[in-house]
Amino acid sequence: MMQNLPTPAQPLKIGTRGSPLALWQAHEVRRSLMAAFDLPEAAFEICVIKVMGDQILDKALKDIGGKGLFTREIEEALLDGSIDIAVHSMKDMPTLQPDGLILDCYLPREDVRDAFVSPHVAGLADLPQGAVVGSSSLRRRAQLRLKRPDLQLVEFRGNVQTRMKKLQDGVAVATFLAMAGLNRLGMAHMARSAIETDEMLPAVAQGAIGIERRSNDARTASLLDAIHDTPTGLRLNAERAMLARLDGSCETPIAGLATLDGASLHLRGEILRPDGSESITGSRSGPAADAAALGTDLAEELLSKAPAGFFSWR
Ligand SMILES: NCc1[nH]cc(CCC(=O)O)c1CC(=O)O
Repeated sequence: MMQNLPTPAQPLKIGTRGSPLALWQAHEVRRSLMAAFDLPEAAFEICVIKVMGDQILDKALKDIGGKGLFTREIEEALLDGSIDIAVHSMKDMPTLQPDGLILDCYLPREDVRDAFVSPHVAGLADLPQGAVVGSSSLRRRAQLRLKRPDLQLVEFRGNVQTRMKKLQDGVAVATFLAMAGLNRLGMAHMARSAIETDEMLPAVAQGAIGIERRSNDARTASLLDAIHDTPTGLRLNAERAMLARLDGSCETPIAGLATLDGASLHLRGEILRPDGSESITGSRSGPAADAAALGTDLAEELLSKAPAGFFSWR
């Protein structure tokens, strides 16, 4: 059936960032393709690509600005043919891809929840009054300010090890990470607790791995077809349609999560003022086949409820 499967002599080139999580995800894509087509490891080559966002660690991402800080170099490599596919954390991906590229293949989604990470405190509800917590995520910062205006927030970036060291050094008593990343890296024990999604609605597409390819590469499209997870695709269609209509990105205080119950989809959305003074929420349920329309429709409702000036980013 499949023509031209990759071979050790002509491997499929998998592009990725070099962070431990990105590398794990690229290897997971390779494992999935090996299993789907009974191919040897050598039929794939993992190509690590340096991106701007990984070189700047001393600034909050929102202050560096600019779209595609973590993707530009990788998408250029796809377009110039030096790699065949690119593996991404969907949470970090803009809703639109450059001309010539398609991003519509997803592996089965991991735990979507945020993790509460702290050496001494058991969970969000146990944080003492005025506690210092670290996060550089606009969404998490706004959600925390809304829920717990007494907390002091400090910027916190870097990999899991860097963050744990900061906690040990007392820079903050707790921080927040996606459960998905911790689970994938075998570091679930770092999470003191998982925060339920009705306590803290996760980022759009949190926990999902996506695979990007050239639009004119039919061979790669049929390879990826074999590992695509349809339920994850439907959920992301709803969440990302909402994000697109809100003009959002991973740098905006927006949360969204779709769940599936058979053929019906339930989508929750939240937009926040960055200072946490206000949050607007809404939800939609309907046929999973209408996922994108449900997302756009929910975004319209959130926009119509937002007073002028709510969207500092629009
Ligand atoms: N923005 C960074 C980022 N992108 C994806 C993940 C975790 C894995 C995932 O959500 O798939 C993380 C780190 C974090 O929020 O803990």
